[in-house]
Amino acid sequence: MTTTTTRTPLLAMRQICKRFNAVEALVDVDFEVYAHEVVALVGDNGAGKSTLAKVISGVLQPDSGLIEMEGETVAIPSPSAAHDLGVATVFQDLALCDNLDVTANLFLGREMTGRALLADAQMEDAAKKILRDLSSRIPSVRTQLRDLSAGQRQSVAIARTLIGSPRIVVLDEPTASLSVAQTAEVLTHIQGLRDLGLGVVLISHNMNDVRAVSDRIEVLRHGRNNGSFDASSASYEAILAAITGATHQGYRSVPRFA
Ligand SMILES: Nc1ncnc2c1ncn2[C@@H]1O[C@H](COP(=O)(O)OP(=O)(O)OP(=O)(O)O)[C@@H](O)[C@H]1O
Repeated sequence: MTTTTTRTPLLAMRQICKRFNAVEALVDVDFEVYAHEVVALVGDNGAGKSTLAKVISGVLQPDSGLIEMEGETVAIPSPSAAHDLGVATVFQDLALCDNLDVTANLFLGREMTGRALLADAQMEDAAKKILRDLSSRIPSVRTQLRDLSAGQRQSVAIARTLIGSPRIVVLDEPTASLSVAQTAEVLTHIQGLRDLGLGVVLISHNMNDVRAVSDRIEVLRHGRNNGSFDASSASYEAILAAITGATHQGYRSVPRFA
């Protein structure tokens, strides 16, 4: 059966430009994310991936361009504005506290109020549910962060995005420097986010990871769109050629829902 429904993207970025003095970090970049979709953002060093992620997360302001969420034009002037709009980001530093347990890290800065003990029990229950939803194998929500592996810390950082019911999760190199087993667990979490109905932006240099979990692959090169691929059908060579500049595809949106 052919799907004829046209869906509105959760996030649509149109003609985004960002310059740092002489460096054109983003030039007329278009980028879309739908619900229930993992979009990989790939490109060589300096391609503009982190800059685009920072614009989505309100850390940087674009010089020009338009951002829409579910069809409405929005401004994302700060990280807290991004949070209010339902955008959660995990940067590479993870921003977790070693001396706190998993539950406390999940709720850091967003602790439940009310009678302390009651709130504590509620947070623990909520933490367990979130980890269960993501199929996490972290043994206990009362484990201190310092006792977790790098992969488990990444799991906590991803789980933390679910506090506050986001619509879009941006992950910046979530599998960098993880073992094969830890990477597999993080990729499962990414699929878990998609299964929960979220739109996921995955920044990664690892083409195996990208092809394992992404629905769509968007290539940036020298700050410009340089290819848009359906992850299930695109060849590794074609993606690599777009990344390295062996081909210039220009922007071609993959018609997933049309
Ligand atoms: N704060 C900044 N000040 C000046 N130039 C910057 C700044 N942030 C990024 N740039 C420049 O903008 C360009 C894009 O950088 P960006 O970090 O977005 O690329 P990237 O694709 O994420 O690269 P990498 O994979 O190496 O992290 C690069 O030329 C970079 O040097």
